[in-house]
Amino acid sequence: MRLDDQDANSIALSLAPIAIGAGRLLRRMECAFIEKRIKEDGSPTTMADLAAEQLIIRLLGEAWTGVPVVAEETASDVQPDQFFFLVDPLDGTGDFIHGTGEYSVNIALIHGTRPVAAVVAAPALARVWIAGDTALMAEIPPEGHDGMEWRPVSARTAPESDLIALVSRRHGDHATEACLSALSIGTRRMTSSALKFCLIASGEADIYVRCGPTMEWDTAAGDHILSRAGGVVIGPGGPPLTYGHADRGYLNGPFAALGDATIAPRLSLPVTCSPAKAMS
Ligand SMILES: Nc1ncnc2c1ncn2[C@@H]1O[C@H](COP(=O)(O)O)[C@@H](OP(=O)(O)O)[C@H]1O
Ligand SMILES: [Mg+2]
Repeated sequence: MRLDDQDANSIALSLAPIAIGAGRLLRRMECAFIEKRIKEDGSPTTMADLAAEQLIIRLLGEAWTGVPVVAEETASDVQPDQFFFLVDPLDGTGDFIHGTGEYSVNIALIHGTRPVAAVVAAPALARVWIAGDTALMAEIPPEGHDGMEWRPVSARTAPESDLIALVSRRHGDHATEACLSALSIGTRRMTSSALKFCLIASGEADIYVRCGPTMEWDTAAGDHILSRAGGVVIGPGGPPLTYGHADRGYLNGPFAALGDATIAPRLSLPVTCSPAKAMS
């Protein structure tokens, strides 16, 4: 398939079964004894991350031959091009290991420096979100059953007070806490992986601030889904995040994901990331 000739919604629909397939593989591996290895950035990786990544790279290669796939476990082997995929085969590896079910498979197609189509699948929660031009959500049917019912999702208007904030279960930092304390947060929910973007896209929460380090494959797909659902994902000073920065090892700066852009002026993000404080 040539990407230039395809519309974004049909690309997103084609990405969904790839992420769901990888998610089913992860579900099967949940019960297996999974040995973890700690990476240089302090986060864990497992055989499941590698198996899901290999499957996704193969399926993307079959569908879109020659389009580079920058994926978490093998990112240094590939250079981004005008079009490229950013893949996190298992976002929330800590949660996969601990069995909370809050992990996701993230795939984003980037054109230039911004995503144009994306999927986030949360296999253990049986939910999947996609976006081309429009953001949609469906329940993942049990294996062997057909029929996905895609429904449009949209972020909600922020309430005057009592915002619902999503915070990382495993990676906190003081700068994020300082940003949140300047807002009238009513509820804080610990949530792992790119699910945070998707829950805001579905109108189930209002804000996710992250001043500790993350990688482009953690955010690109969720960024696109939330942006197409009416929200915004902004860096310090308000510009959208950009992708494909191989020169900085695909590290993101601080960002805020908002269901309602009118919250943005009340936020003060630091210019650089603070060191992550691993919480478990
Ligand atoms: N020191 C660090 N540097 C870069 N990224 C980090 C990091 N610590 C955590 N992360 C990122 O934070 C992600 C988890 O975020 P959350 O806590 O919101 O679930 C991890 O995703 P993976 O689980 O895919 O490795 C990892 O990419
Ligand atoms: Mg990740």
